[in-house]
Parts: sequence; structure tokens; C-alpha cells
Amino acid sequence: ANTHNSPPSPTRLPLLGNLHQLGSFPHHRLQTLAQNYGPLMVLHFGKVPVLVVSSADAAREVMKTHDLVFSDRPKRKMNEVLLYGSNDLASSKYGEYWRQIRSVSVLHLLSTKRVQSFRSVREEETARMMENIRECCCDSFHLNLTDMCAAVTNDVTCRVTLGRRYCGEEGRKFQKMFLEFGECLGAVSIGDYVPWPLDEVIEEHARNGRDGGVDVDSEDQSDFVDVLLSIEKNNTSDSLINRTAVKALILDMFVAGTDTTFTALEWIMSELLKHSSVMHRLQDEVRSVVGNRTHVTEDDLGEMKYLKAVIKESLRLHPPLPLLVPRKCMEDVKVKGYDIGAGTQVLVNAWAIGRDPSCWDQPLEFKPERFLSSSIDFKGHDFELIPFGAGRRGCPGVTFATAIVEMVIANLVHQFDWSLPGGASGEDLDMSETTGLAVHRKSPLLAVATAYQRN
Ligand code: HEM
Repeated sequence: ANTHNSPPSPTRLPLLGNLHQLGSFPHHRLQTLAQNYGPLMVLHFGKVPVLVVSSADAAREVMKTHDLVFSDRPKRKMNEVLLYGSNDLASSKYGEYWRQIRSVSVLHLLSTKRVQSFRSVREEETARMMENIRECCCDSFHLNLTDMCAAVTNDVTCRVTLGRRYCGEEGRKFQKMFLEFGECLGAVSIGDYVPWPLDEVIEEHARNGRDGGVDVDSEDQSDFVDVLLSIEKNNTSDSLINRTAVKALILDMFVAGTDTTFTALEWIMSELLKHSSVMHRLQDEVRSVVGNRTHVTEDDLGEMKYLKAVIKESLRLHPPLPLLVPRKCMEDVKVKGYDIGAGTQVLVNAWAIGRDPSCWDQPLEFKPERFLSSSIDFKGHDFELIPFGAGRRGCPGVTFATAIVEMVIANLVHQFDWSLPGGASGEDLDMSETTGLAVHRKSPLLAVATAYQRN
């Protein structure tokens, strides 16, 4: 007898499968489909079966109970071409190579200790951003906060990974490259290899002779290229960290880290501009912690409970990667009584889970207060809030990202009062989303800053 028990599936077309049902905002359509078919359903993208996970409970089954089985990533043609043949961390298949580069990242690049060692970089780049705003904030000048958030994220990432900022002509070269790179990742096919100035950067580091001479465990401020070259040079025979792995890992920091972090900043500022009472409560907290000093330092952040609640609430409603990063099932497995076959791809709809009325009271309201009396966090233990994923493949950059986000937001609301151009009311702010891997605001966030006068 056939005992195979597949999750429910919407009817599909012979060739497209369910692809035609996804529309421009797959996370929205998949939420609607899940309301009819349940928190575990199987769609077909062409011929490929895709398990779509849409509740906290089902996400826990996939990313905790059966995490190992679901720790692979689907192979994407684009990654083979662009990301040094899937040698990067995010798209690497589950196995020994992934284990080694993951452990290098977690221990040496993204650890709490390493993130703390770059405190002065975040402080300087945040100060530079505030200075730029101060220069513009006269006569109701409209700032493009979207661009400014992108710039600060990019500058911090450049300094931490490559050792310096890239501005002017050089900066444009980098920016153009990332732009092309992003477009290619979304495209169906590309003709040629994307030119990549990373070779030059690595050569420069090697010429300066720091490779091999860095204590990879120390708290000194070696950039990621230095650390990785050291690890490469001091290789043991079973190490798989070669020059290609070094490049792929550096690239990962930009591809996985910058667009996501800057998206988070952009949505947080949007929600604050939309909800002036939340903005004022946050400003009260930040200004009372900082007292008479001119700016927020990282030491102040620990006391800012409401700031952390604002960030959580924004990531709940606007996870930068609404469907996380696809996973792949490595062997046949039973999940909540359903049979899932090896090779099935997996999408977790973190966006829908963050808005699920069975987890959240008034789910569509922006109410950071809900987190003040709750221990729910986004570190991958509470499955109703998983903007960073969870488990073995969960985001290793959480500490790195939150350090930037807290610092930038705290300073933005401490040093300035904010309003919308033309005195528009927050309710009128357009919150439309773009389509794409990371979901941005459709229109850039324009705002007017007024320097805050301490008395
Ligand atoms: C707000 C900012 C960020 C968000 C929302 C975010 C989100 C995510 C998500 C959803 C995943 C997939 C998790 C899973 O499959 O369970 C991921 C993976 C990853 N993230 Fe992040 N991320 C952010 C910032 C960063 C930063 C700053 C870095 C590095 C500097 C980073 C590096 C990575 C890497 C390397 C992976 C792949 C891990 C693996 O496959 O083993 N992320 N991130």
C-alpha cells in the first residue's frame, strides 16, 4: 500500500508548477496560500518540489528538531559563476568545507570579541554620518536617509573587512561592482564573469606583509583580509581554507551582510517616522541615558531597552529576507506526520510568521512595547521571530549587524529631531516594498532633520 503522506499542495500547471501563482511579492502570496493549505505545504517551482513553512511551530520542526537534515542549500547556477563556484559560506553545500569556513567566520570574523574590536570603526563612521546630516540640515532640506544608511553600512563593512574605506573613484568602482553583482544574482543568465577588484585588495595586503603575522585570536583590529590570509598561510594539511575560500568569504561579508543590515536601518527609520509617539519615547530614553554628552557611545547601548524593542518590532514586520535563505532537505524525513523527500527545497516565510495572529496580539500594529515584558529575541531560539533564521545555518552575523544598527539608530534619534518633507503626517508615509532578495522600500526614505538643542 502507498503510505506516502505529502503535505497539501495547490493545483499546478504541467510545466510551471506553481510559479505563476507567486506574483511580484512571493512572501505575500505564499502567506495567502498557507492560509488555505496549512503551515506545511508543497509547491512546485517548475519540477522542483518546494516545502513552504509558515508557522512558528512548523519552523521549529524544520530548523531545530530536524535541523541537520535541512542544513543543505540548493545549488543555484548563479552562485557557481559568481561566488567562486559556491565556495562561499551562504550557498555552500553542507559538508566538511562548509564546516571549516563557517567555523573560521564564527570564531575569527564574527565573534563577539572581534565585533567589539571594531567598536571605534562603528563610532567613527556613525560620527561621520551625523556630520554629513548636520551639514545638510538647514531650510527643511530633504535628506535621502536610504542612501545615508547604505553608505554607513558599506563604509563600516569596507573598513572591517578590507581595512579601509573606498571613496571617490575607487568607491564607485566597488559600488558599481556590487550593483552588477546584485543584478546578476537576480538575473536568469549572464554572459561573462563579473570583474572583481578583490584580487588587488588581497595583493595589497600581501605586499604590505601582514599576511601570516596576525594573531587570529587577538582583540587587535586586524581586518578580515589580514585574518584570513594568516589562516591560509598557517594551514594544516587537512585545512580547506585556500585563496579561493578567502575571496569567497570576503565577498560573503558584503553580499550577506550589507544589503540586509542597511534594509533593517531603512525600515526602522521608516517606522519611527510613521509613529511619532514611538519616536518620542525612544528619544526620551536615548537622551536621558546620554545626559549632557554630545553623542551616544557603545557603552550607553546596554541601558537602552526601548531601542532594542524598537529594533525587534521592526525586524518582526520587515525581515530584510522575508523568505530567509533557501534550504534543501538532504534525506527523506517525516515532519509532523508528513513525508518530505530528499532534494526538496525549503522556504521559511519569516515574514508571515512575524504577522501570524496566533503568535502576536494585533500583529499588524507597530508596538515595540510588546517586547518590554517579553524575553522573545531574534537569536534563533524563539521561532515566532526569526529574521536571522536559526540552527546550524542560522545567520552568523547577528552580533555584527545589531552592533551597527543599534549604534546608528541611537545616534540618529539622539542628535536630531525628524519629520517628513512638507510637514506630511506619518500616516501618509508610503511603505511599499521592492521585489528581490532583500526587500527594500520601493521609494527612498526622504526626511528632514533638525539638530537637537540640549538645554
Ligand atoms: C539585519 C541584518 C541581517 C539579516 C536580517 C540576516 C539574515 C540572514 C538569514 C535569514 C540567513 C539564513 C539563515 C538560515 O538559513 O537559517 C543568513 C545567513 C547568513 N548571514 Fe546574515 N543577516 C544579516 C546580517 C549579516 C551580516 C552583517 C553578516 C556578515 C558580516 C551576515 C552573514 C551571513 C552568512 C555568512 C550567512 C550564511 C550562513 C550559512 O549558510 O551557514 N549576515 N543571514
